[in-house]
Amino acid sequence: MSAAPRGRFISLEGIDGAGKSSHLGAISRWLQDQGEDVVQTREPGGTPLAETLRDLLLNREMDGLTEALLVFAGRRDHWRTRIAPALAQGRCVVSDRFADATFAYQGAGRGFDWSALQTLESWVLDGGPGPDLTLWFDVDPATAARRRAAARASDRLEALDEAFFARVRDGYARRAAENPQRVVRIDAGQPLDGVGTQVLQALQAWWPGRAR
Ligand SMILES: Nc1ncnc2c1ncn2[C@@H]1O[C@H](COP(=O)(O)OP(=O)(O)O)[C@@H](O)[C@H]1O
Ligand SMILES: Cc1cn([C@H]2C[C@H](O)[C@@H](COP(=O)(O)OP(=O)(O)O)O2)c(=O)[nH]c1=O
Repeated sequence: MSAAPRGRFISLEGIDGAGKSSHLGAISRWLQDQGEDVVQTREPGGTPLAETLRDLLLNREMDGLTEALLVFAGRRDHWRTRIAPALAQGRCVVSDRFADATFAYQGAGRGFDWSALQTLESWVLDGGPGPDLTLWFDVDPATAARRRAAARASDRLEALDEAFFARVRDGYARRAAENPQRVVRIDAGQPLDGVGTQVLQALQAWWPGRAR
């Protein structure tokens, strides 16, 4: 009996308040409509251990290096015990954030060394590929701040100023430029339905081209 073909891995990225979580359910439903068995998850978190580390990250003061090591520790557990086994079974994984967030927040935002993050990323993923497709919800920091203020109280990272989120946005732009075949930019400054249309178009454009 031959092994199941590797499943597909999709990540959603963007600064806090960009609107990515609002589209998670529709993305999973679209994949299910294509006949996929979908695992929906998130980072930081996704496993009991990584959720414990998430709680520390969001609520305790620490420097950028400590943040990077914590999120990669959580990602290692998430990758090894949940994502990689699901992909090996041919399931489709959709994660609200993945490694690009570390480059954007701890790299560009906090100033932690980009190439050191690339080394950590390679170790944590056993040198293998990460997401097949990343939808980058790109919006200006002022719009994202207004959305966050209307929606919820801020956690430790969300309370950082607009200059921080401008650097994080630049970090996502750098990752997109470095990975043009994987990262699709969504104009998340549009109204909700316009963003939803772009998301579906991006999925449709990518889907038939995937080699299994
Ligand atoms: N395109 C949009 N236009 C206006 N408000 C939006 C849009 N997308 C999301 N929102 C609202 O902004 C807030 C943050 O959205 P959310 O999806 O939680 O963002 P994220 O997951 O990127 O932090 C929510 O109240 C949501 O309803
Ligand atoms: C995955 C990841 C997230 N983060 C930050 C981004 C967010 O501010 C925070 C929590 O992410 P998230 O769960 O997306 O926040 P929310 O649901 O409140 O929008 O963690 C990092 O700093 N580094 C990382 O590697």
